[in-house]
Amino acid sequence: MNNLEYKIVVSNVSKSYKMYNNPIDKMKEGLSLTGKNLHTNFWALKNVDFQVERGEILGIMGRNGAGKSTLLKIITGVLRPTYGEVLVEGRISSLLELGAGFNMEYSGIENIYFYGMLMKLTREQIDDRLQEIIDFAEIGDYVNQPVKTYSSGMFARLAFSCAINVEPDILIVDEILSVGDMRFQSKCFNKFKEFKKKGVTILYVGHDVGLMKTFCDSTIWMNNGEIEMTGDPAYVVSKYTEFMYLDDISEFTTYKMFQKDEKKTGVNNRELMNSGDETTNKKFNLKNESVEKIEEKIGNNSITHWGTHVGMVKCVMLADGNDIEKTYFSPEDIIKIKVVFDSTAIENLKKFSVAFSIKNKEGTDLIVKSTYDEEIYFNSPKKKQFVTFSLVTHLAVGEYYLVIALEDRKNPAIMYYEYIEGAKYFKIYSDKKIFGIVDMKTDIKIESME
Ligand SMILES: Nc1ncnc2c1ncn2[C@@H]1O[C@H](COP(=O)(O)OP(=O)(O)OP(=O)(O)O)[C@@H](O)[C@H]1O
Repeated sequence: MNNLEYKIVVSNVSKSYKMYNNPIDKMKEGLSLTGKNLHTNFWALKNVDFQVERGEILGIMGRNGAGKSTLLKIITGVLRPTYGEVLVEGRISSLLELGAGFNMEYSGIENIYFYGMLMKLTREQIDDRLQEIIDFAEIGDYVNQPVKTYSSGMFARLAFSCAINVEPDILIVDEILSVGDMRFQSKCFNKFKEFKKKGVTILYVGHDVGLMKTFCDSTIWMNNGEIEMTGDPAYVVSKYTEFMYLDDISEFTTYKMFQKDEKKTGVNNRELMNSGDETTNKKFNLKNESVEKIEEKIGNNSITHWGTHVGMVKCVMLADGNDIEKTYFSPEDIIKIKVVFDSTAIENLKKFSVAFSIKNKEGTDLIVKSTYDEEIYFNSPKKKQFVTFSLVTHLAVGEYYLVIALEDRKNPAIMYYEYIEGAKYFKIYSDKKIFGIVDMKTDIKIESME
């Protein structure tokens, strides 16, 4: 084989992680105290072998834990394989951990230089690209502000813009769809198309089957650390979708079993299954609880949690129409989103807003509401203030998560006192097969003409 045709050659790569029963075993082994191996090996990748041609767009899909990130980390050189070899020719720019190299105290401009230097560009090369990076990110004058003051969208756009404007030979893209709004995403697609024309090799890792089919030249489906299937995207995607669908069905069957059980015993097993929290399945009356008690309920499962006043949010709760805390709903259920916060630090309450967004797994906003846009205003600062949003989502079967934001709406660009991406997670289940994103009530009439 002539490796020069390829930008990436992955030869028989395996990766094992050491697993310990407890941290003390790890320490003992590290210090050779017992002279024994106290770990077991977990093989996250097993004999993975493939090549990526110059200018090829390769999609990699697989469910959580399949080994995609491990593989990409080995390709980018962050991790070393246990066995096997990876050859990479050219400069890799990775969008995997967007903004990971950013310094939160630096301004946008300073971070552009910082990132450019990391990517081994000279100061002059960065000078040449500076305006393009700023323009692409569309963050206006914020480019002179410390990035810690950015909204998550602004931060992602700047990081994204930096990563794609360093003239990579190989671009690693992870779920591009979750960055920015539709317009920004379509700008990114155009950029990728440009890259494709220029012969940049792209690895796209994601779950978006539509994108996989339209954008990629070939697809690898990873399962349990191995390549399950590789080839034409349309074929691999259809096989993968079938596999995932069957997997969902088995989860759905479990749910149905619980449901049957509930009818017999009167015990709500779904709730028990969900939480293990002693308050579950009881009415939780936030008004009667102490701040300390409700603070325990915020948990720390968020995807990101940031803002100028982190800690204002004391509790986020998801409940049904009867105020019973839940994480499973039907499309027609009333869902109550309750947010408890301390507003004593807010000077201008008239411009203060509490907002939520329900996102799907890909991070797409599906339902967004804010008190400010609904013209609901707060009067006086309170140590324990509540907002309850009640809605029927009509969402299709699937997994969703909640974003909660406390916003400052003084300026057109929203600033965030607190932003919790992944404040809660929930599932929608239905007996009915629902295609599409939402299941709206639809009148259907059948008529015939004689
Ligand atoms: N540092 C680590 N130590 C031990 N196990 C690890 C480590 N990193 C990953 N793993 C395990 O290796 C397997 C593959 O993980 P990896 O993150 O590569 O999967 P993935 O396909 O990228 O998943 P996701 O879609 O959730 O990001 C998983 O079972 C994971 O728990």
